[in-house]
Amino acid sequence: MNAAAIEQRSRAQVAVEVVGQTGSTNADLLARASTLEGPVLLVAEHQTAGRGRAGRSWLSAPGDSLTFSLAWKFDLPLQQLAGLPLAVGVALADALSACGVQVQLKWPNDVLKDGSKLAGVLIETQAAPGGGIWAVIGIGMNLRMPDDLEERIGRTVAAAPWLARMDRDDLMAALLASLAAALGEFRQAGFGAFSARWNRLHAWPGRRVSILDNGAVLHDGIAAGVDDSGRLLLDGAEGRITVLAGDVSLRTREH
Ligand SMILES: O=C(O)CCCC[C@@H]1SC[C@@H]2NC(=O)N[C@@H]21
Repeated sequence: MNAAAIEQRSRAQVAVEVVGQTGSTNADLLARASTLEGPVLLVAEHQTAGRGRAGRSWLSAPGDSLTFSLAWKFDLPLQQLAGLPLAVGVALADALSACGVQVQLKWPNDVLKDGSKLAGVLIETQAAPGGGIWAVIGIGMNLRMPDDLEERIGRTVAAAPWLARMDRDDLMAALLASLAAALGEFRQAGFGAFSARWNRLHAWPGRRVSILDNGAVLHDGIAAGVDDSGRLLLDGAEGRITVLAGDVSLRTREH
């Protein structure tokens, strides 16, 4: 992939770097956060130690996926960044839709295609030396399906052959343009500007779900979308609750 082509085609004010191989683009940008002077996109052709949410790893084979991180500085209190992964999901969905691929969003961080995971988002933050917060927004997107990936991670995943046939620099530039626009909007208006769009893209509205923490069920209820802070609304036996954290799982049987 070509950094100059991505930078030019995106028309975003973001410095783009492409490396052949690294451990984790998130780890790399976090390590440099104290010296960054503006937004940076770091794309890796291959990651050897990709990080996922909740201490999980993100596995990808060279050429089968897009792996990249975008460092973006916010002058907002940390709690106002709670909706950021959801706003990023909306930006990815918009860019993919423009590329002819319709996706849905699973709270809080996943992009689904036909019910299986196409992309995941991992946001890690660090205080900026002069004030504010650097958010390192890491995204892994499956383009082609390696034969044994599902077996290795124990669940179904989606790929997008249509995207795999696209010019990679064009695809990366489209994703960067959409992300930069969304992050600018988030910086100005917060997640409230995204909640209606997120709810239209919600994968499981009205479905019975469980909220899991490390596999243990914390709550059960009917998923009712998100509020203006990005919290999941869950209608349970004792009324509506708002969920701040956890993994959402579709309930396949009644208890
Ligand atoms: O679904 C998840 O658990 C989030 C996965 C995020 C993976 C991406 S790949 C690029 C960036 N670098 C990392 O180490 N992780 C993120």
